[in-house]
Amino acid sequence: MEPLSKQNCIPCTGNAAKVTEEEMNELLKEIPQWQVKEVSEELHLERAYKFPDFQKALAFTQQVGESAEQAGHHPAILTEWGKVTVSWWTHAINGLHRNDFIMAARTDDLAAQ
Ligand SMILES: C[C@H](O)[C@H](O)[C@H]1CNC2=NC(N)=NC(=O)C2=N1
Repeated sequence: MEPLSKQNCIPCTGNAAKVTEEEMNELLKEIPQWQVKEVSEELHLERAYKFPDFQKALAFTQQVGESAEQAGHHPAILTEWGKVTVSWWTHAINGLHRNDFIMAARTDDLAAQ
């Protein structure tokens, strides 16, 4: 199987399947630094990245945004001095789809560049 970050996001409608708990635990092994959080009764994936200053945090934010636009799947991003918090979930299903794990893995790849 290809690494998660190289897999393709599929277009998601309201009928798409949420990941099962078993799938979620399997997928989380590839993105161990991400946390599953319950927000307004929805599950989200969240990770905070640290940077030495605001400029670097902003540049990373831009990269994540460009990657999201390419994939057609969009995160919530909070950009602060030295820190960027990224959250992924699928609005169409109010929860977590495989796409969210793919995008989380791509976000890790961008941070590692
Ligand atoms: C029409 C468009 O494809 C949809 O609204 C997309 C856009 N980006 C999205 N991003 C995320 N994270 N979840 C969605 O359900 C979603 N839907």
